[in-house]
Amino acid sequence: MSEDILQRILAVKREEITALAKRHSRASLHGLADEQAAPRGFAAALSKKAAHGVGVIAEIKRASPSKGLIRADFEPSWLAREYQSGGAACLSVLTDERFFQGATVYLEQARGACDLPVLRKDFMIDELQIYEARAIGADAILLIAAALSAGQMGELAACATELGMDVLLEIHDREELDAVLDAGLLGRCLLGINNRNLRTFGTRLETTLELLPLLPEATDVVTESGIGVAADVKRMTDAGVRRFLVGESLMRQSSPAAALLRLLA
Ligand SMILES: O=P(O)(O)OC[C@@H](O)[C@@H](O)c1c[nH]c2ccccc12
Repeated sequence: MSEDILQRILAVKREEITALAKRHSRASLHGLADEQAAPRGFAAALSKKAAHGVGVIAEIKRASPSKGLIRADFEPSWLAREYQSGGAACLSVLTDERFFQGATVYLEQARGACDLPVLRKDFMIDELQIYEARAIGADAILLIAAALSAGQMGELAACATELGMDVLLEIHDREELDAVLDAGLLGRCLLGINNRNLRTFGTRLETTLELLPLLPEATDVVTESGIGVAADVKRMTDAGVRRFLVGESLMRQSSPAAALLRLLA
């Protein structure tokens, strides 16, 4: 994602939030969020798998701005069951429509088809989106440091936590790490390190490996993007990283369950 595309996405998000605010008041969305059954415990499920090996957040992603359509035959409930039987700890579902061909209903379908906790993967910049996430059943949300000030990250993380959701806070460089550390957010969130370069779209697993020594000990790191084969997983576990977010390499296989089992072998 180039900086420009991130800015374009955020402009669309602002329009979507305006439209969302016309459909629902803050109080009514909060009410819908409160009506949901309790969240499934995203970070706990991930840690449980990581304690015995490797915890994978398997992603349901139909398309992306850099790759276009990733999977034509796309059925979120089937994919969720595949991922669960392949040993995923949690799911991530893209809900952005314009750039990733996602939908909120895909999250509802995926979550309804399995027992796994589900992260809403979207570009969250407003509390309304966080209420909406809980109202559709999300157990966790993503916050992207490149899209937010430290103050916004703190406010949105607090809002999610208050609703019982876990937060995956994503960084991709040292400046963003410093912002997250300065804001005192590390103890309260999972830390995602995105291996994708926002300018070139390329992925480099060294992004995670290079940032690791700068983290406080015992940080729960999730390495994100560009994990394709078992050797990538091995490289990360050798460095002490036991949590993974994997999308494209699983979505491209006819059996995502078999692909996940191979990745974990
Ligand atoms: O498909 P990959 O390379 O396995 O990556 C998954 C995930 O990390 C990626 O989809 C992602 C990471 N951060 C994001 C932020 C927005 C949209 C998408 C993403």
